[in-house]
Amino acid sequence: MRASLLQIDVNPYESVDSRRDRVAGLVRAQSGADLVVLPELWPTGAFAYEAFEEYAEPLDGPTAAVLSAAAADASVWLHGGSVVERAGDGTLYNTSLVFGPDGRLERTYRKIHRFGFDKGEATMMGGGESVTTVALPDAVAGLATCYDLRFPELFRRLTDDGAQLLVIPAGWPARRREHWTLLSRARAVENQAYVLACCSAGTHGGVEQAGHSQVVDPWGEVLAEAGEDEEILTVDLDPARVAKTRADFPVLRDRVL
Ligand SMILES: NC(=O)CC(=O)C(=O)O
Repeated sequence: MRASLLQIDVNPYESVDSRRDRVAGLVRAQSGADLVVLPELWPTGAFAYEAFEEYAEPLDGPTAAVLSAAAADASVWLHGGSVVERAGDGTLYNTSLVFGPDGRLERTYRKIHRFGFDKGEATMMGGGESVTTVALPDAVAGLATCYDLRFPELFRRLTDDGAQLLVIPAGWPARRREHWTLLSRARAVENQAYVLACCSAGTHGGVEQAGHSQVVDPWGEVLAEAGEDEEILTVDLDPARVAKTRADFPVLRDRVL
C-alpha cells in the first residue's frame, strides 16, 4: 500500500483559490499512490482565525468539489486534510474529508479536541463527537486531527475500532515540533499501528508551521520524515505488519483497564 503525504506550504502570499488549484494538481500527480493525505485546514492555514468565517464552507463546498475531482482523476483514496465546515445551523467545525477513488465523499470527521485554551479554535468552533474510522481496501484508517494527537484515549478507541493506520493531518506550530514528532511516534508504539502524520509548512497567522510530516511504522520506526518546507513523502506500507507486530509482541492483549 503506497501512501503519499503532501506537506503543503500555507503561506498567505497565495490565495485560497490558487492554493486549491495547486493542491489539486499535486493530488493528480500522485496517481501511483493508494492513499494521499493533506494537512489540517490547508486552504487557509490552521491559525488564520480571522479567515475562518470568510472561508467556512458546507461539506459540498468549493474545497470538497476540487478534492473530489482530483481524487477521481488520480484514482486514489484522498484524505483531504480538513476544512472549516459551516454546518446547517451555522456552527463551524474543523472537519476532515475522505474521498474514494471515484471521487465520492466516503467519510467526514469533526475534530474532537479543539485547540486554543479559551480562545481561537476552542471558542470559534464546535467539537466533534464521533470516533471515526474508514475501511480502505487494504487497511482500516482511524481519523484524528492535530491537537487530538495529545489525547491517547482517542487513539485507543480508534484501535479498539479496528484502526491499523492512524491518519493525522495537522497545522502544528514549529515551536512545539518536538511534541509533534514525539507524540506521533508514541501513538504508533502504544497502538502498534502505522501513523501517517501530515503537517503543513510555511507561516500564517504569525505561526511558523512544524513541517516534519512523518510516517511511523507499528514498531515506532520512522519510515520517512519531511523537512521544514513543502515536500511530498511517499512511503510503501505493509498493513500485515500491524497484525504481525501485535502478535509478536502482544502488549495490547495485556491491557487491564
Ligand atoms: N494546533 C493544534 O491543534 C495543536 C497544537 O498546537 C498543540 O501544540 O497541541
